[in-house]
Amino acid sequence: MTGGRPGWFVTIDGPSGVGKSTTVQTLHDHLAARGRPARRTLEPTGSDLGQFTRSHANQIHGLALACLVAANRYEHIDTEIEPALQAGQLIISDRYLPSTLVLQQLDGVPLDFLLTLNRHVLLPDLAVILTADPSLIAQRIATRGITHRWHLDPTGPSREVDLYADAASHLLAMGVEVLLLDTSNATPSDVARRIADAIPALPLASNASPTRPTPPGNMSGQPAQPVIDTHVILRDGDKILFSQRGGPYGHGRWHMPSGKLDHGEPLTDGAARELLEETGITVDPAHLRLVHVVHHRQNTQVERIGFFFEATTWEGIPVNKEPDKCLALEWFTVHDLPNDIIEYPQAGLLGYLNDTGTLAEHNWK
Ligand SMILES: Nc1ncnc2c1ncn2[C@@H]1O[C@H](COP(=O)(O)OP(=O)(O)OP(=O)(O)O)[C@@H](O)[C@H]1O
Ligand SMILES: Cc1cn([C@H]2C[C@H](O)[C@@H](COP(=O)(O)O)O2)c(=O)[nH]c1=O
Repeated sequence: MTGGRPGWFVTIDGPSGVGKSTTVQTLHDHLAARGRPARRTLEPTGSDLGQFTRSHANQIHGLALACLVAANRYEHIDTEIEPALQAGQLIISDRYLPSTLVLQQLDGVPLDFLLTLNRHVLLPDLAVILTADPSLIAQRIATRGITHRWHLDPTGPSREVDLYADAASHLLAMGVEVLLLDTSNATPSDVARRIADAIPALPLASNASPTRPTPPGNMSGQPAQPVIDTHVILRDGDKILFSQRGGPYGHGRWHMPSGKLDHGEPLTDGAARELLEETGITVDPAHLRLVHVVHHRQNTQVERIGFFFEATTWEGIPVNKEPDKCLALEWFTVHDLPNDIIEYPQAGLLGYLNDTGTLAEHNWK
């Protein structure tokens, strides 16, 4: 069971013509032979909206196609994916969010719009991204035949290969487990075996006992494996330093300097390190005061524990040291905070400012 849902959700994406449909079919058969039946699905789906989207994807472009595909995805989640997961099934989707991050970007749609549009989609337990040498992909398309406009551009395979590698990074940043598989020298059976090996041997509905006890609430009965984050509330009188995110998660929104704790690292050292890496500000770990803790449920698979430290004694002038990840660093007074603070760090900040105790449990209801 994954974080609170009994089934398992696998998505298969990759450049047009790389072998997604072949892989899904082979994986399905392979799993069945291992006694682990899976349910296949695809995007666009077979619903009226999905069929309309598929049959018009050559004529409709850009933002309009991005919206159609996203609407069909939300419908897909509501009508098929979520019910299958709740029923404890293993569900495998031929195309999902990564296809949007690639094809709609090729269509000129900005990444931040796509991430916002798809902000509420259910994240997979395992996102498989197939890739291959672009010249081999072109050969596979030539052998199989052209079926839509994405196959027409001779530079398409190499552009898609690069964009899918970026999509894999975005998914990883969202906390999704990603399997990037180079199929250049692998048969469909090899590929299917590699994916099947990455799917944990869970009791799935079709072979699970109907009387299997269900743990209460969201509990999985498995030990939690939270990501540990440190956040630094850097104070200059009544001002606090904020950072505007540039990456895919929370793009354009504000939070305090923060980051994941490294293995073997004390919390205050991790917080001081992240502050230095992101802003150039030096703080003695001994001068970091723990002011709040947030246990945050990011999605059904990822939970995080964030430790919020206040720093009132520090050295340096804030400089944006990670311009690829951060759009801006800015001071805001506590009386005029930024409007768009990411909810999870906001829970820690408000807990600290409003003195509401030391712990917030965020996004669990
Ligand atoms: N691992 C592989 N090795 C060699 N050829 C493959 C492999 N996987 C698929 N193929 C071949 O590549 C061609 C394209 O495969 P397929 O139709 O599954 O791709 P697709 O990614 O689903 O395509 P599209 O993006 O157009 O939907 C087919 O002829 C298929 O037999
Ligand atoms: C999921 C998804 C699909 N599309 C478009 C791309 C193609 O025109 C069809 C999919 O057809 P295929 O047989 O699976 O290759 O839908 C898209 O533009 N964006 C998406 O996210």
